Amino acid sequence: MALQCVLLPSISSTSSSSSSSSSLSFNRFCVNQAKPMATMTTILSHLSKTQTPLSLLRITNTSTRRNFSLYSLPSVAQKPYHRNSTFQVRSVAVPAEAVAGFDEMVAGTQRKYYMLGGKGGVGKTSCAASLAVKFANNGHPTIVVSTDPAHSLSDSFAQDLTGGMLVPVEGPDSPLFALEINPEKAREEFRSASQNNGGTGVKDFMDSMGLGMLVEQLGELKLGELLDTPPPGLDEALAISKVMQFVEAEEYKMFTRIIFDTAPTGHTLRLLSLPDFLDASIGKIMKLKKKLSSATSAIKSVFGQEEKKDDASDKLEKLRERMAKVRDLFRNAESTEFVIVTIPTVMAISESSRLHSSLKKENVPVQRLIVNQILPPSSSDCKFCAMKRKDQMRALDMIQNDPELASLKVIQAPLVDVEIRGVPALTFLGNMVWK
Ligand SMILES: Nc1ncnc2c1ncn2[C@@H]1O[C@H](COP(=O)(O)OP(=O)(O)OP(=O)(O)O)[C@@H](O)[C@H]1O
Repeated sequence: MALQCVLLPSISSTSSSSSSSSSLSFNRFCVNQAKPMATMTTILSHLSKTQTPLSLLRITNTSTRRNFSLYSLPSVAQKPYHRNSTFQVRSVAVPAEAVAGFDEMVAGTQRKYYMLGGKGGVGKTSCAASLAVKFANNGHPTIVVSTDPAHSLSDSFAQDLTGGMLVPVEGPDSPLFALEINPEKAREEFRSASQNNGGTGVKDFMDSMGLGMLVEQLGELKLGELLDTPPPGLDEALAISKVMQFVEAEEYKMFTRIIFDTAPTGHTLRLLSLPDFLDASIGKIMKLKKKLSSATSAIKSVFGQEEKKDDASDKLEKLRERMAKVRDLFRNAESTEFVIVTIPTVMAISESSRLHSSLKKENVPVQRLIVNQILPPSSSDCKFCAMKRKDQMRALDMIQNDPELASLKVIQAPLVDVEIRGVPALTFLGNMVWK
C-alpha cells in the first residue's frame, strides 16, 4: 500500500483578559492513497480539532496523481475554523494572498465614497452590495446607490428599491440604506423644468422684436437643443449629483460610507468627460446669452417691457456647478476610490486595462481590481471546469503583465455555487472578497 506523508499546520490559541496569542505547529500526516476519501475525512477532522482554516490548504486530486499539499503559510491572525460552517469550506476557492486591504478601507470615521464600475454583467452590483453590507457590519452607517440604468440592486438585496427613496436594508449591524436612482427620470425632471421656463426664451423675444435673424446668425444658441438631446453621460451624472445633493444634507451626515454601483464602462468614461464638455458648451452659451440679454434689455427698456427672468440659464449654470462637483468628487483621492470589477477573461481584462488607462488620464484614484467569478481549484475534477479554470489562470497572468493593471491590488473573488441574493448571501460574499 502506497503511503505518502505530509506536514499539516495546526494553530493553537491562548488568550487572557489582556492579550491573545496564536502559535503554529505542524503535525505529520500519512495519506493512504488507496482510500483518498477516508484520508480527506481524517484531514478535515484534524483541521477542525486544531482550528486551522481550510483556506491554508490546497488539496488537489487528479485522476493520475493524488496529492495533498500545503498551499501557503498561514497568517496566525486568522479566525478559528468552525466545523459546521459551509462558508469555510467554500473559502477554499480563495487563495490566502487575495487580500483587499479592508482594514484600510474601514478605518476612520470621515466619509468615504466608493464607486464600483466595469463591463456589464461582471458582478459590479454584487460586489458593491457586499461591500455595503460589510461596512455596515463593521460599524459604518452606509448608503449604497445604483445609478446603472439596468438596475439589479433590488434583485441583489431581494428588496424593492425602485421608489426613488432610501430604503432601509434589514440585517446588518449598523444602518444600511439602499436606493436605485433612475437616471432617465432625473434628466426628464431637469428637462421639463427647463422647458417650462422657455429654453429658447431669448430667441422668442428677439423674434418678436424682428431680430430673430441675429440669433440665427449667431447660430450657437443651442440651449434648447442641449436639453432635448443631452450629451452621453448626462443621465448618470445627474443621478450622481442628485445623490450628492441629499447626502450632503444635515440629516444624512451620519453616513460615513457611500457606495455607487455605476453603469457599465462606456457610461462611466462619458460621465468623466462630461463636465469639461459642459464647461465648454454651457460656458459658450452663457457668454452669448449675456451679450444678447444686455442688447435685449436695452431694447426692452426702450419699449418699456419688463424683463423676464431667464430660468433656463440659471438651470444650466446650476447644472454646470453640479457637474463640476461630481468631477471633483471622482478626482478626490482623500475621499474617493474607484474600484474596477472584472472577470478572468481576456476580453474583460483588456477592457479593464483600457478603463484604468482612461481613469488615470482623468485623475480618478484607483487602487483595487476585483477579479470576480474565479473557479475554485476543486473544479479541476470536471473536465470542462478544468479547461475553463486553465483559461482563467491565463487571463489572471495577463494582469501581472499588463502595464495598466499590474500596479493595482488584485482581489480574487470566487465563483460561488449559490445565487448571491439577500443580506446573508451578500455577507458571505463580502467576507470572502473584502478581507
Ligand atoms: N462571484 C460570483 N459567484 C456567483 N455568481 C455571481 C458572482 N458574482 C456575480 N454573480 C451573479 O452574476 C449575475 C450578475 O451579477 P451583477 O448583477 O452583480 O453584475 P453587474 O456587473 O452589476 O451587472 P449589470 O452590468 O448588468 O448591472 C448575478 O446573477 C449575480 O448573482
